[in-house]
Amino acid sequence: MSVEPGRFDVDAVDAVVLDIEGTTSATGFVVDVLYPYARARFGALLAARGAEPEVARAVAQVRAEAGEPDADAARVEEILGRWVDEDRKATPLKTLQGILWAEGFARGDLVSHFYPDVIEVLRRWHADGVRLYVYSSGSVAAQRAWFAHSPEGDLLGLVSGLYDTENAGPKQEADSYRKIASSTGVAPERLLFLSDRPGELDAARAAGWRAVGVRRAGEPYADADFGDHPVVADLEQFMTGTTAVTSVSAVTAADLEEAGAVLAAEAARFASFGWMRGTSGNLSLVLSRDPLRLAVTASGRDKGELTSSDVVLTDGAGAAVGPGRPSAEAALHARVARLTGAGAVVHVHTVASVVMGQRSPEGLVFEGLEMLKGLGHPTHEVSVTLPVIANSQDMTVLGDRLEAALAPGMPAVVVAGHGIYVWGADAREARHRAEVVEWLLELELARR
Ligand SMILES: CSC[C@@H](O)[C@@H](O)C(=O)COP(=O)(O)O
Ligand SMILES: [Zn+2]
Repeated sequence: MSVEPGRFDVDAVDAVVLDIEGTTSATGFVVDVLYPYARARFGALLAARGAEPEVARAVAQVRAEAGEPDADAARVEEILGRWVDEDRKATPLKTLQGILWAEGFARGDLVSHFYPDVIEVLRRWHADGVRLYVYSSGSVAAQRAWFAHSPEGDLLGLVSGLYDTENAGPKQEADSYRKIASSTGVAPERLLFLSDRPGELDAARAAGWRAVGVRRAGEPYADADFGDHPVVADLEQFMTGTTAVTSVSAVTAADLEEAGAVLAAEAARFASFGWMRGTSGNLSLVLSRDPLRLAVTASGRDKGELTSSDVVLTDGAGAAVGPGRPSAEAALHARVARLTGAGAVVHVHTVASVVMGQRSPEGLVFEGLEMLKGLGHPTHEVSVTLPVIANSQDMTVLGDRLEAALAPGMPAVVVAGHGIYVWGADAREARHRAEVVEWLLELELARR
């Protein structure tokens, strides 16, 4: 029996193996919080504890990998810093970071990050007798600290084993998955691997495992091509098979009407904000992923007065596959859903987006703002760019511009002189993000 999003059958697998960065947790947390934390402490670690066996072994590995057998502590620190900048997945770098992070977590300096859907699902799988393992490029020490110091306390009791590139091998090689299977004693076909990286899914499948991609909006691999791997937007989908993304289900008239009701309510709210004056703006929800089907608001309607039937079913190119005329911008909604894995797209004509798009055609940079956490960033100490693209009446041209402009950590694009596109996993998330992005634009407008 296959394991498909929305149809997770605990009888089909004995164990789930989890990637961390981009899958259970925000990559941004690692890059923005953990990397700088360790980097600031490499020097002190090498100076004070270079003789400890684990540190000494890692230092020897750094020298070997860098081809500099005589590198002193200062030079090793420099090499480590460069590898951090390059995001190089070097084993000794991971080991030393792991040591520092474990201590940071133990001291309470650090608390790990999990996406809001994850911990509850892991608890339910564990309660159902599904064994859970971790396979991450972060060291085993870092993984242990990560699970022991979660926002909901110590989760290590849920996990039966931890694997990294040292005890299992590289994540894109099938042999690593064979090694893990034999170490767990679980038959390959009863192991399910979850990751945000298609190359890792390929390797797991080559070893006979089941593999499902996790495509989270805003993550570095959100636009990746997952080939024929099943894909979910969050782990909750294994439990509920939400209407936002299912892999096989045919869309019924009732599904479309239900989506129409959601979109009408969202549009009424946006109209009340003054963001959908007259007939401006349009909204969509993904109803099925394979084949891609969207519910898109009907074209030319008063967006403050939509009803549940003012919605049109479209294909993955935004063309109608049922009665009615979809939004003139339906193709762009479909393109955003394909590119980002989003389950909902919001397009509104706000005054701030029109003005700021015209004033800043090169894009807008936001940093140091608590509000950025509303876009999924774990801290205000990030710098994110809101891209601006030129308007066009040709949706292919506009789609190409949007694709080229997509920026990490920013689920939105401004169309100069026109409005803004914002997306999220579902209608509520897309709305929250639209409110945050609009707030950022209004802030910028007030500043200038
Ligand atoms: C004042 S409506 C402008 C439209 O051309 C368009 O930009 C828009 O947002 C609404 O178009 P619609 O086809 O109703 O979805
Ligand atoms: Zn528009």
